Amino acid sequence: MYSLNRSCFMSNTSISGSSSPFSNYQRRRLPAKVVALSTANRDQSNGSVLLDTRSGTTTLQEIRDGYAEVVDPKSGVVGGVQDVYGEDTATEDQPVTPWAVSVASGYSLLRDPHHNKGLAFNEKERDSHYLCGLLPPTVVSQELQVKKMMRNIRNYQVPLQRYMAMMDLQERNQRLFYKLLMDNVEELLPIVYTPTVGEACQKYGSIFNRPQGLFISLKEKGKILEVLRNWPEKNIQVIVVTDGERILGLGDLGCQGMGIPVGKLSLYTALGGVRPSACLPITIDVGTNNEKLLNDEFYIGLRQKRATGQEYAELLHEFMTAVKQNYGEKVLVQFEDFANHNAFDLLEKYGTTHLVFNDDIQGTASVVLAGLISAMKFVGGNLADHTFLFLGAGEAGTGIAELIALEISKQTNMPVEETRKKVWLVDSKGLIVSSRAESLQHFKRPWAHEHEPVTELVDAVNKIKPTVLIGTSGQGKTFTKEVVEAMSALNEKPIILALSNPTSQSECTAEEAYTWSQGRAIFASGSPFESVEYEGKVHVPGQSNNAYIFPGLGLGLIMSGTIRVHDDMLLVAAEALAAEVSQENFDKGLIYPPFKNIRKISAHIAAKVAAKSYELGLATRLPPPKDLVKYAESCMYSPAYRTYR
Ligand SMILES: O=C([O-])CC(=O)C(=O)O
Ligand SMILES: [Mg+2]
Repeated sequence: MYSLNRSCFMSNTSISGSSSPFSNYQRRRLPAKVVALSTANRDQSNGSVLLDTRSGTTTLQEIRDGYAEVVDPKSGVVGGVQDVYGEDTATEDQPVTPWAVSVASGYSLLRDPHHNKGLAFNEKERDSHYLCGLLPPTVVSQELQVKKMMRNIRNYQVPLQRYMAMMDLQERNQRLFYKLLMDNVEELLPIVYTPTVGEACQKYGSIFNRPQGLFISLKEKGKILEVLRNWPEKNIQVIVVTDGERILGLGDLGCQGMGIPVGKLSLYTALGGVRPSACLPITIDVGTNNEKLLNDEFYIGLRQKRATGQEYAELLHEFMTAVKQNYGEKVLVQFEDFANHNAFDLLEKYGTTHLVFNDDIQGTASVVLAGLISAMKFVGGNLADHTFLFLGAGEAGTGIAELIALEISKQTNMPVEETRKKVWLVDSKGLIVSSRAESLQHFKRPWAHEHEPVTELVDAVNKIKPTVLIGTSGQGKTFTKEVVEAMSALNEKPIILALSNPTSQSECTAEEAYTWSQGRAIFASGSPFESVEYEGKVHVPGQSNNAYIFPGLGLGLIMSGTIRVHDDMLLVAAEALAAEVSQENFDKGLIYPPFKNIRKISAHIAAKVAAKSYELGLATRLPPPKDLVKYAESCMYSPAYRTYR
């Protein structure tokens, strides 16, 4: 068999701005995505290279970001380094694949979710793309399609059915899916995201009909790079990866955690404007310790106990190495819903070599800090004047605690070792205090302050006298009436955040928080709650969910070509989000802006993150755009249909 020298090929065709080997050639917009390559010989580099044989001559096209670099064979650039697949140098006994560019048309166009428009194909398109007869006569607008889909979705009473309808739509007509989600974000977020996505993961094996994302299991050890290359898109900008061990507050769902990366990346596009083709959901399957799933005949993952220790670390290392090798330095990897021990280790291990962030530690921290900054409007003073108590000392708890301490340190110039003393955490064994230091996991140790041991949360509230109570325990119903009443006895306006997801794991409901505090609580939760009327006044709870942060943060990193995440970016993201809360929102008691303005909010977050990255010298896309907000907006994917020639 004729074999290619891949590494030679990759170094000669990698493209980066003006250093592209093709930069002297004509640059033009491609008419459509024209990628239909033989799987065997598909290009494995960042750009796809196609052979265009339409005119009988051979033309090399390099596609990147929708632009093509055309090499005119008349200029003599054939063979040699540009003879990418060896067609010109191959001899008779070296078989090559006869490639041709193909444009999706007819039946396959209708089944291609990236290009399908359903009944919205106009007469001319139906004519020129061999669609006549494949569609009924009527031609409708995208708006009418949205109206119809929303009506159909609302007809389903069960949230999981709505979820399945949305996933079907995503697989059938991607632009319509995003249009629907963006136009109805407040209604559909609880479907494609928490809480329904949690139930979807629990039942993933039963509702599964078409695979989404990339599954990398222990079986793929030693060939992860090849698996990455099986994914049809080459220019990946964001990966959300989970190993399914701690899916929301639902625990170990193994391979069925895939719903989470898929959902998060839908939000990257809908809320942050990152192109869907640049997003890659990945689940790493190292087994599961969930007996129920192991015994479930419909379970889709490896039927074995979780690999741990060296076996786990090696697989993850191979993955991280392959990601960088395949997609380069600037691909963003978002760690999602890993169990505590792995989450902290992975972040520490890869934080200095890769563009990574952990959504549960850092994204959640940033969104909560934003809520607290805006809550100061109601309670007065600065963060430094407050005392914070957490129930739950895992990723979210310690992540938020640290960002609060950093922000106070920034505001007051006090060392962070001092500002940490304003923050207390309770875990399953009670208040974290110095006498427990020896036996604590490393991420809890900075919070082991001097205090006598306290076992119960309510006693900790009475002793520590917090002004802010934050639930990150993954345990529902733990903010009991007694606890909320204790907070309300201590504070005129107790700030109570019940962050665990999905709704079933929320530390208390909105109704409980408002009722037990006699309408005085400033409340937000990780999963959404309806408004509550208490003694004639309507209270609108905010949703303190990292979905406010990661889409804008990711966009800011991508658009500036950032190579590492820095804590200061999370601080500016929080400040940018807090700055988006309007007087009108405050008047309703909200500490977060409504999700309906999320794209504008994401653009502001992205701009601040990018600005910080330029300031820190971590951005590589130079020179920086003058107006970063406008630039962020101009980078955003639009789900409007395109007209096909
Ligand atoms: O997914 C969500 O809604 C928020 C989150 O990261 C989690 O709970 O793990
Ligand atoms: Mg998460």
